[in-house]
Amino acid sequence: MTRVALIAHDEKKADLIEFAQAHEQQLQEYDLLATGTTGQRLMDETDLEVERKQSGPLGGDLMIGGEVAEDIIDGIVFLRDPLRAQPHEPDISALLRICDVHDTALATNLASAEFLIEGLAD
Ligand SMILES: O=C(CO)COP(=O)(O)O
Repeated sequence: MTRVALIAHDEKKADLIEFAQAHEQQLQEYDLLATGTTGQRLMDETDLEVERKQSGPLGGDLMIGGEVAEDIIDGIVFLRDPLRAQPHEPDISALLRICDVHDTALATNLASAEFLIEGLAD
């Protein structure tokens, strides 16, 4: 089954929820996982079932990166906040890097997220 991770920093969570609502029918078909707070909000504000990892600052990005290293994730939408420094920046960099190592599809803004979701549907 297609496995997709959804992650957003606080300033971008509203955008991710809106994106998930707009594509809810498609996402319903996938095995979804998310960092802790993002996952909670997705479950509260959509009808999607989401496997929640730790919150990002507590290691959630690394947990998702671990699955990328196992090659069990098909795509990641990670809406980062480009205007604010994050305390767990090294973990974020590690996730981005491991996606490149494993050639895992990664969208870090809404425009590319639209392409990713379309690509997954093919
Ligand atoms: O910080 C995050 C990703 O780097 C997101 O974590 P939360 O979904 O727990 O807010």
